[in-house]
Amino acid sequence: MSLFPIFLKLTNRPCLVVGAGSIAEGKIQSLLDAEAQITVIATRASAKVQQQAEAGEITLHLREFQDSDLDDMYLAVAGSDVPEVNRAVFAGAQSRDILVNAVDDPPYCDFFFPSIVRRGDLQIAISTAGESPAYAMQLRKALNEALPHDIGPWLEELGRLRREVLQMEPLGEPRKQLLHQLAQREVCGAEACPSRQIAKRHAREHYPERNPAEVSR
Ligand SMILES: C[C@@]1(CC(=O)O)C2=NC(=C\c3[nH]c(c(CCC(=O)O)c3CC(=O)O)Cc3[nH]c(c(CC(=O)O)c3CCC(=O)O)/C=C3\N/C(=C\2)[C@@H](CCC(=O)O)[C@]3(C)CC(=O)O)/[C@H]1CCC(=O)O
Ligand SMILES: NC(=O)c1ccc[n+]([C@@H]2O[C@H](COP(=O)([O-])OP(=O)(O)OC[C@H]3O[C@@H](n4cnc5c(N)ncnc54)[C@H](O)[C@@H]3O)[C@@H](O)[C@H]2O)c1
Repeated sequence: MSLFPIFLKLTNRPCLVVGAGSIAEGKIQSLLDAEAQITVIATRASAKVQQQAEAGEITLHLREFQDSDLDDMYLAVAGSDVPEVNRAVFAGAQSRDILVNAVDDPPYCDFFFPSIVRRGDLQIAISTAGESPAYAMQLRKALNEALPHDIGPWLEELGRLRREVLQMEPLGEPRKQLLHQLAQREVCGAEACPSRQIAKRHAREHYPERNPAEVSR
């Protein structure tokens, strides 16, 4: 199977989850992490999902799924324990061109949930195209062990410095080389940060007309 890997923006997008048991819980949490606007339809809900509803993080309707629940949705997850219900969600989503995942039911999925290693804005998503979810999970654990835990804040600082470089230098080979150099270094928020000083010196040397010494001193 040849899957297309993308990182989707879901902020404020209406997403439907059918089911509110232990399996749906994980999908709801992934969608919450992506700041989606989530509606959950379930005949009964776990304590965690009820708490999320009470906290206003999601909208919960305690009733059976009906086809019109899919109206105006962007993405749907069928996570009930009744295959017929999950397949009705799939059929309704297909007829509206809504992306749908029926949990653990590959023929009824437009997309699969990957295993995720996360450090702030860094995300590594692992898929085996359904060949072995167990292997995806083991690889996730191994990568999680191997990656330093403080990459998130470092990446945030690196992103800030990169945006400064983009202001100081136009697109081109020198800028690309500099950004590769900076991506291998410590970065901090201070003006005196050695990486920031390297970036400023580089900009003055390569683009003096854009970065006169007195401006960047
Ligand atoms: C990655 C992860 C994400 C998540 O679920 O969020 C995920 N499954 C995880 C774990 C896991 N799932 C299963 C086991 C038991 C061991 C085993 O079967 O291998 C374990 C391991 C465990 O639990 O220990 C059982 C299982 N899973 C599927 C089937 C149906 C089938 O194969 O036909 C069956 C048999 C059900 C049955 O027998 O009844 C199908 C799918 N599972 C997927 C995702 C999609 C493909 C992902 C990929 O591209 O590889 C896909 C196709 C559809 C989907 O659900 O999106 C998550 C790990 C999260 C983490 O890292 O912690
Ligand atoms: N729990 C596991 O470890 C596990 C592992 C692999 C696969 N699964 C599969 O995942 C599915 C969900 O598992 P679970 O443990 O979350 O089940 P669960 O029993 O905890 O939850 C099922 C949810 O589906 C809802 N539901 C049932 N009929 C509905 C309807 N008509 N409309 C709306 N909601 C409805 C229930 O209200 C409940 O919230 C099952 O098919 C199960 O076989 C579960």
